[in-house]
Amino acid sequence: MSNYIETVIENCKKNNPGEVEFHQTVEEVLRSLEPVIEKHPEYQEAAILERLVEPERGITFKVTWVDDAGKVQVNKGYRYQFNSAIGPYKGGLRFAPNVYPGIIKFLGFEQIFKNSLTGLPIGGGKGGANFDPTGKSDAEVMRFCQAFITELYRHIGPSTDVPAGDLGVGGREIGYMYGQYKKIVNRFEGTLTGKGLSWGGLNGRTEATGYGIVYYAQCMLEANGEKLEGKKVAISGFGNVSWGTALKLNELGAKVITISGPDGYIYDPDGVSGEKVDYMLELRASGKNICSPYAEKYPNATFYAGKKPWEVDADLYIPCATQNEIREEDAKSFVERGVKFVCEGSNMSSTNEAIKIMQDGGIIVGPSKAANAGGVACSCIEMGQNAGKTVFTPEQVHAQLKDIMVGIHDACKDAAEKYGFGYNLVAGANIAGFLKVADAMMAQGIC
Ligand SMILES: NC(=O)C1=CN([C@@H]2O[C@H](COP(=O)(O)OP(=O)(O)OC[C@H]3O[C@@H](n4cnc5c(N)ncnc54)[C@H](O)[C@@H]3O)[C@@H](O)[C@H]2O)C=CC1
Ligand SMILES: O=C(O)CCC(=O)C(=O)O
Repeated sequence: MSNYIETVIENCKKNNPGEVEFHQTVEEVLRSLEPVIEKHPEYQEAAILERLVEPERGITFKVTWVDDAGKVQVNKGYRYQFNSAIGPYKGGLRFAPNVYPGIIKFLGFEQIFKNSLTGLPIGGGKGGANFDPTGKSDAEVMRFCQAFITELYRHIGPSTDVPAGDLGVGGREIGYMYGQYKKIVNRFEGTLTGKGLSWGGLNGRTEATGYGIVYYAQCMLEANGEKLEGKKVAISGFGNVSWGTALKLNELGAKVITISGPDGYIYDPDGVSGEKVDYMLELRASGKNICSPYAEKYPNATFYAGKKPWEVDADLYIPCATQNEIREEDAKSFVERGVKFVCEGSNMSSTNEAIKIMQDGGIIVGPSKAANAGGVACSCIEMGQNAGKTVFTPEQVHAQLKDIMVGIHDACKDAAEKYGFGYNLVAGANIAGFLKVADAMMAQGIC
């Protein structure tokens, strides 16, 4: 491994102590760029890697709100505006109790490459707060969102930085934030994406991430002589991404046999289809963050407390919940059981060790920064819709999404082949995403 790359990684760790998730993605991405840096010494001369791992701007702020009992609550809010070489900062907001700079920076850094892969003009950013939505009333969520955006509004705008949803932030939260943003700036503009359809939202954005993941998985299977139809698929989570993934898998003739939550997983031998997919929305809207009620409602299904769905035999695994869901022991078990395909839906679904074990064991891994890029791609289409003061039809959006996902798969495959990695989509995604951003940074000078 080149000394240059290892030095950048070591300095990044020193400059961001304790931020282990951020270190993890920086190691994963930078190490796969070695042949690129060898071929392009000009990137090293211009310190492109050092500049990429340092956010252009990081904002930390206090979020003060009053809960239903009248008690004043204080949370920490963040927005890391990572890289604007190819467009305004773009990326979601995460509300979860474990949010701290290491999580937001890992997400923001990954977003640079993901957004580049879409082929659309969007830079990378991410934000959020250490707010736990579990068990909060609707009124509490509204007051929190209003307080959050009352600070963040001054740092965002339709050509500056355009936040969206992520874990813990869906249509309801975007609505509350947009309402408050509009009230403060007195402009109706596309500063947040994932909006409701009657107020600027895009037909198809809600399901876009999940649909895109399935299109990407389909490309992986087909590139290896297999079909999605008839496959048994184990997915995790029951949130927005899991829901969209389940919908599209069913539509394309695959069978979804698991969902999961922090409480454990559900195995449904009859398949999570039809009204059971709609029921996932009810589970999410309950605000309890548990999946066990599924087995009470559908008695053929079984709930396994405290376990992950990866122990179930399936043809394809799609993690859709949170980071590092697939760890070393899961990867070893996949290899022992002859698993062929894992397509990451959640951001950074697997640890770096797990990726290595899976790839060394012959498993085809679809990396999240490519596979889940359909969501942000449709967010960018929503930005265009808002700027053009128009409305796109679901057919227009879905056709574009499918083309974008096939294009991303092919870009990953081609970049991997060109730089000697064979059909390694993980390396290919990093290289293809990096090249476009690096060239834009070179063209724009030292800034
Ligand atoms: N919403 C979007 O458009 C996009 C989301 N993603 C990623 O997809 C993943 C899921 O996001 P969403 O579906 O939007 O969030 P969500 O809040 O709708 O759903 C999250 C799901 O993950 C589960 N979960 C959370 N923490 C967990 C844990 N520690 N163990 C097990 N399950 C856990 C929750 O129970 C829930 O079912 C995240 O990694 C997010 O970064 C990626 C691209 C776009
Ligand atoms: O739609 C967006 O802007 C961002 C979605 C997101 O947070 C992600 O791609 O991880």
